[in-house]
Amino acid sequence: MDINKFDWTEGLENKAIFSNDKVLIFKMKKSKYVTQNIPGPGCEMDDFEDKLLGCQCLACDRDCKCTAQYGNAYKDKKIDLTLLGSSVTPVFECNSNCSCPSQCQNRVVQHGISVQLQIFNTDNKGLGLQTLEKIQTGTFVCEYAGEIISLQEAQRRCNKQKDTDMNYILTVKEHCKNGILKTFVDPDKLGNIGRYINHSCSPNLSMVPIRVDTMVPKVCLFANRDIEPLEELSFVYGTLRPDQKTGTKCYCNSNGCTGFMPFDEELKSSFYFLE
Ligand SMILES: C[S@@+](CC[C@H](N)C(=O)[O-])C[C@H]1O[C@@H](n2cnc3c(N)ncnc32)[C@H](O)[C@@H]1O
Repeated sequence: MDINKFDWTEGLENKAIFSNDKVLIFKMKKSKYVTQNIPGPGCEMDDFEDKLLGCQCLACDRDCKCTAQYGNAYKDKKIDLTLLGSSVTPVFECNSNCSCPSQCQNRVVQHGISVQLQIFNTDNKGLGLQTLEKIQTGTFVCEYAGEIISLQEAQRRCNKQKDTDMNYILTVKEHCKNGILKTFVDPDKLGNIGRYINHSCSPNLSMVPIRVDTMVPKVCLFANRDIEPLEELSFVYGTLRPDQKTGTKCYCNSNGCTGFMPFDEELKSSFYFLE
């Protein structure tokens, strides 16, 4: 097979994603592409099946039920920069039960990928994802989507990993009234293009959990600054601890590099995200 003609999204996204000519065929993961989160072992099925109520707006304004409680997350389809990276406010987009049209300003991530992306070979982090076009600050790039699994299943999968294996399980921790809500996403075997995004201590993407039709958060990545063509896309895998002296060595090569990848004590893995 000619890898340069291989669409890594299996034709399932708005835009095909190819790799550059340096990516070797054996690097292709045997994973199945999914465009959004799917239920995996141990997940709460009600969270997937219970549909959120919709608004009755023809054009959503200040009285829209979807944004009345927490405010508008978007302006001109770009996310409010204050939500990038440090969001404490949940974001609900208008959904399939809403009366508003698909061009509603409160519908962004549900429309999928709009930027031309490419898989490439990094020097020492395996594969990575880069942009082929300029991306403006606040633009939605892609989700980090995969199987939603329970803590026990995440621990079981992490325990099975060898030290040299790449880890794809992301823990999202959202602070809410009743404590910390944890979501475990594993795109290793069933995942979208987000699985190829590497960690950086000075990233150009920020993660925001966003809900559309159900309470299962979509883990959404937005540009936190203007990004130039061919820049590698990256986000922070977890809280950076400059005093951390062990763990997986970080090769992000940025000025602010702490030397090691973030580490999740609960999973004993080097991948989590605390909001
Ligand atoms: C979600 S995957 C990212 C895509 C991966 N590079 C690939 O080839 O499929 C996470 C893994 O990539 C590698 N990785 C990501 N960021 C890294 C970094 N800054 N330094 C070293 N390794 C990194 C680690 O092996 C990590 O477990």
